[in-house]
Amino acid sequence: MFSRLARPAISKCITQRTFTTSSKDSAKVAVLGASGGIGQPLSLLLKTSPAISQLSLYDIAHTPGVAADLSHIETPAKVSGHMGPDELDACLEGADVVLIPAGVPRKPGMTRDDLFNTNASIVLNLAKACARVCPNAILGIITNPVNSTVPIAAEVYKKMGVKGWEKRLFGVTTLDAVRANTFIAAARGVDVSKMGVPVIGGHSGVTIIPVISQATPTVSFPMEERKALTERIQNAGTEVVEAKAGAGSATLSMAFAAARFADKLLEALAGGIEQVECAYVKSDQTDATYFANPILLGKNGVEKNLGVGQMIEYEVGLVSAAMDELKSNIKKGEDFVAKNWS
Ligand SMILES: NC(=O)C1=CN([C@@H]2O[C@H](COP(=O)(O)OP(=O)(O)OC[C@H]3O[C@@H](n4cnc5c(N)ncnc54)[C@H](O)[C@@H]3O)[C@@H](O)[C@H]2O)C=CC1
Ligand SMILES: O=C([O-])CC(=O)C(=O)O
Repeated sequence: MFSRLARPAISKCITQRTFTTSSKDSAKVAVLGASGGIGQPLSLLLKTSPAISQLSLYDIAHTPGVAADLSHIETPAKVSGHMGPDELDACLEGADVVLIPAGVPRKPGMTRDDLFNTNASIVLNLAKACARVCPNAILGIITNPVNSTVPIAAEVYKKMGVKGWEKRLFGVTTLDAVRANTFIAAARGVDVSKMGVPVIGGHSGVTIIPVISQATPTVSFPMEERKALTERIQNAGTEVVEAKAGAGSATLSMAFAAARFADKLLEALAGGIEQVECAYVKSDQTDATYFANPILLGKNGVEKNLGVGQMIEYEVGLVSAAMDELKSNIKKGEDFVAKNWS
């Protein structure tokens, strides 16, 4: 069902933000949905990145205030705020990287798929603008349901004739790896800054598959504990939604995760040290046409898909159990664009 590629250990699919890119390689990064629960702390973290010379913030509300506030921080990135559809193109012009956390979050009792009706059209419209204004930018989609919103953006890019989008379109699943590193390091008393656990599949419930057998450093668990940890990682988003009790979903940990993803991407785009991160991309690794696993990032985005690697029988079973949901989420996104294209 899936290919088992030999690949390097992903010990740096891990925790810390790294800054090694020189300022001459500075990039323009746009955040769409910049005034939101994720957008604001993410923009703050990006403002601290020496790899960014221009930080361009778009939302349908509040961006002038967010941009004014961030612009007083004594770091080099120049901040601009853009509010409402008339200002979207100006936000995107010349962008090297576009991060999209625009859209509604879950409330208790909802699944990520319950967000589809609202968020699908938001992503469709924003992807259209990206395809028109900055077709060569790297697109990182945070908006849920990621399993479907990434295929939506892909269909838009196909319809608009953008070439090579497969290397530049990412569903940001970094938070799953961040959580896996945190929980597993704590369970084994390992220094979390050295922990690296790949998380593959998709970004909802059973499609989130931590591959604990590939963790570096190696950790071992009795099967019951392995299952409990796996389920905690799969349900970690819901854990936050319930704790926030109606006030939204993960924002701060997501901002950290997206900033780390952006740091690695910018380092790779600048031709710096090779970077590996798990992300949800167009894929031929399994029967699902989009799949998350470790990706080697390079100057053009996806340098090499590092595949799912060797798994134990329990993890192979998790991949099998995820397939129906993942494939149906992908089809739902593709069908949405087919039905709503104009
Ligand atoms: N990929 C992941 O791991 C995660 C994804 N998420 C998802 O991220 C999304 C955002 O979450 P939050 O920031 O907590 O929500 P939020 O409601 O706090 O912020 C969303 C922002 O999007 C803006 N927005 C709405 N429509 C827009 C449009 N057409 N164009 C531009 N901006 C628009 C809103 O004005 C708001 O500022 C949700 O869909 C959530 O489920 C959340 C956590 C983790
Ligand atoms: O659970 C949610 O709705 C938000 C999310 O994707 C996460 O925290 O992983």
